[in-house]
Amino acid sequence: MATAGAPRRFCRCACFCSENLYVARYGLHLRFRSEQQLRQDYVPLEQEVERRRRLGQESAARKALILSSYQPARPDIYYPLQDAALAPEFLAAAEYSASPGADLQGLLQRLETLSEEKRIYRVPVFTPTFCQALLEELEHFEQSDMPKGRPNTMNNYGMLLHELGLDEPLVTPLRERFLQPLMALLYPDCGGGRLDSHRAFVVKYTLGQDQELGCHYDNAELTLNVALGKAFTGGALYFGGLFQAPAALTEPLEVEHVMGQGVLHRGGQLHGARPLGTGERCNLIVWLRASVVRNRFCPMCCREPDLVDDDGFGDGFTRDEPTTVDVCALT
Ligand SMILES: O=C(O)CCC(=O)C(=O)O
Ligand SMILES: [Fe+2]
Repeated sequence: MATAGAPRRFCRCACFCSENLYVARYGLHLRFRSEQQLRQDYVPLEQEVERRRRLGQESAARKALILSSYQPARPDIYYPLQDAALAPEFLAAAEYSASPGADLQGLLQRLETLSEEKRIYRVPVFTPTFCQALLEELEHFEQSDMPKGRPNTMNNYGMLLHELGLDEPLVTPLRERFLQPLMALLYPDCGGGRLDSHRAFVVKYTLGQDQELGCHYDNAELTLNVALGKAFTGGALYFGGLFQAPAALTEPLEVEHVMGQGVLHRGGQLHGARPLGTGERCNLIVWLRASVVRNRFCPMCCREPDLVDDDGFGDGFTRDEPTTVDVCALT
């Protein structure tokens, strides 16, 4: 039986007009209470923009200071990369990939396939001795009074290898001589055969510092993630779908770290790191870039890049320098 009472008036919450306002132009949900609040909320954003603008120059200044004043604990890490630092499986896979007639099937026999569908692979990269030496050097650097640039806003305790001067002896040869032939067979469609720059850094997780990493995609065509150590529990990597092609929600792929071993994946593969349980975890991350791919499509804004000159490898984009003509030679 219906009860007769005062008619009810249905309402909405006022937040409908002040919270979660979706601004399609920015792809963001914003809050709007007043113009003053909006300005206040945006101050940190302006500061972040300023910080990003200064990154390249500040990084170059740190690198110069480190080069002139830092005394390494392990100078051997700065010698040109020796095959002895590399795991035999990695050497074999790279040698096979560079040999005439090499094909994907042959290479896959030399790697561990973690997911065929996601095209995620694993292979031992460095010897345990090299991992230990690199960690010893990084620890020494961390304890020094040298200025330190951190990898990005998600990793506050890692280190940028180019600032230590490790690009030339270690990371560039690793990319050019070993990763390039492997990636050319594994990911020819992502610029694997046309890698021409990288951004290499070490991430560090421990209790009281960063302990996990949210789901993200990398500003890279391809990524190598090598577990350097130390002893820890938790901290597994997880992988979802490709960011450009969101798939139906499926169970993510969980990948445990194995010391010295590297995981290879596409930069656009959504991934993150589970919370650390105990101990300390350090991984070397190499974001591999192919300018032929990214010059057409910036993976961060998904548009043709609007190029701004930068220091070092910048973010891996290139612009054709106008060819200079030696006028004297013409006469
Ligand atoms: O924690 C890790 O090993 C992954 C780090 C990572 O994905 C990144 O820094 O881009
Ligand atoms: Fe990542």
